[in-house]
Amino acid sequence: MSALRLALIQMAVGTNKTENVKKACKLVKEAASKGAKLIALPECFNSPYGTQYFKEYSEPVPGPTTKSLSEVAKECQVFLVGGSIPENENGNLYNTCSVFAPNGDTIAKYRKMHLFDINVPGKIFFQESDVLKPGNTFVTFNAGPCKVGLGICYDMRFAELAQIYAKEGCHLVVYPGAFNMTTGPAHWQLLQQARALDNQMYVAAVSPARDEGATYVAWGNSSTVGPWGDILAKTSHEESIIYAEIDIGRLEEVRQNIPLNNQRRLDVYSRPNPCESLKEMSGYNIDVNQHVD
Ligand SMILES: NC(=O)CC(=O)C(=O)O
Repeated sequence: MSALRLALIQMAVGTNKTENVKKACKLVKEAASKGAKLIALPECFNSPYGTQYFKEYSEPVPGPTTKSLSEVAKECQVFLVGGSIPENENGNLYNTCSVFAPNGDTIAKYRKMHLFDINVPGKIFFQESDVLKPGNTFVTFNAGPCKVGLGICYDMRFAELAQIYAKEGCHLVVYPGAFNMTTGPAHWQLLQQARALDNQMYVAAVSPARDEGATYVAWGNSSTVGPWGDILAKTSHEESIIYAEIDIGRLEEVRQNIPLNNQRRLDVYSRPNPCESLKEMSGYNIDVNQHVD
């Protein structure tokens, strides 16, 4: 069998951690009852998203939240990408995703590598690095026929991460994420399609549902994109579960039809710094920051 049914759970996250985890487990059971074999939760599903919340909601991994996820993965016999939670390791905080096998074992743990530090004046300022430390490790796991790479939210903006996973043989990258009302409408969908097209792979991004009363309002719009760049499943901003088939045969077909992997010009990609060569060519000590036609 070369296909796998993926479910993305766009859940409404509140301020009560115990209730959040309970609800996540209930929704995992619902997705499993509809035939999903790989199920993913959103970024920060047991805590509101915001630097002011991470310490208070943080816990060790393994800890109480991952214990519940392990149990529900085992009960439902599914692979479970446990969104992300604020992890506390000896006082250091990380934005961490754990993955569970159908026997309940933890088979992967990924810490957000690129922290969300941005300033769009008048719109949004966010500085995850004020409280979080970044992870430094690429993490993949196998779910049946499918090799999966992990990223979290802002990681989606970095083409290198998905490209490294594609090179390592991944068929799918899953990004638990929580874009916002400024960057969501502008970039969320485009980035997923860009990563899928660049690498001819499946990309899934799973957000919390939108809560207009939250301090950080998530964009929602969870979706799964195919290796052709096509949107296979998509929801709006309410709490919902969406399903898509991850079909390895289809991925191989796309890669055969448009064989990018055999056509890369690795012989010419290694270039000297263009500014340096410009200086050498001109023979003058030009200002490399100025525009040169
Ligand atoms: N929340 C994030 O990590 C990223 C995000 O919202 C964005 O890149 O935009």
